[in-house]
Amino acid sequence: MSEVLRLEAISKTYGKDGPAPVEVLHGLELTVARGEVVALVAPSGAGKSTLLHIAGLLDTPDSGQIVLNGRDMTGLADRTRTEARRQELGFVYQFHHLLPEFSAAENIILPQLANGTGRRAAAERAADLLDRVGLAHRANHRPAQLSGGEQQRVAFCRALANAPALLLADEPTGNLDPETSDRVFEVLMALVRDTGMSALIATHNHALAGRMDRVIGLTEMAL
Ligand SMILES: Nc1ncnc2c1ncn2[C@@H]1O[C@H](COP(=O)(O)OP(=O)(O)OP(=O)(O)O)[C@@H](O)[C@H]1O
Repeated sequence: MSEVLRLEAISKTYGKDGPAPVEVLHGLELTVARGEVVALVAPSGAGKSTLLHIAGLLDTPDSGQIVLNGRDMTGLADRTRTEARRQELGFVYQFHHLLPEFSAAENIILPQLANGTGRRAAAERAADLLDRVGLAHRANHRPAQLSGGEQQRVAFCRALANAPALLLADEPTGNLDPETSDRVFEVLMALVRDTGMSALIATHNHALAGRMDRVIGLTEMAL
């Protein structure tokens, strides 16, 4: 099975040159195979967000390599990283971060237009994704008109809008009550499976983590 993501010997210390450095990652190794859904479970403060930011090309490690879809991303120019982020990665956070002045459908269409997709194809994909998460009938509603679980389902669609190779998610159902979290998580898993994509999902929820292909803890990944 080929790899979508390989992190090699990643180290990261915040405030390295200051009086109080915080070493978060030390020689971290991680791979995500094509089509694999990996749960990242670790205590608060262990470095899950740091790892997702590095894997998501939003932050750079002090040392180590990030190989995305077979391409070494280490040391590339910002513009190239931004392009790779837009084309190959999808992001979901604890809070939806949808644009409040746009409808659910428009929130899914806009990233596609930014990526060069034509308006009609983008609208068709948005409609298809909303249908998959059971929100076809809410396409024209703005985020404030939707419940928390519905907003998060739209955010999943937006993350998948450009058919990325890898979804990175940080506590994707963390702000929902336990019952809604369970249901919305099922929707996310079905969406990921149906589209055959890979995912790296950080969660504190061991029950949710157990439903993924592989569960890893941060300490297991350190050398
Ligand atoms: N910019 C920064 N400067 C200094 N320390 C930082 C910075 N960002 C994060 N840290 C520290 O790095 C450690 C890891 O943070 P990170 O946010 O990656 O943890 P986490 O596992 O995602 O935690 P949580 O589950 O609580 O969100 C923490 O101790 C945090 O205080």
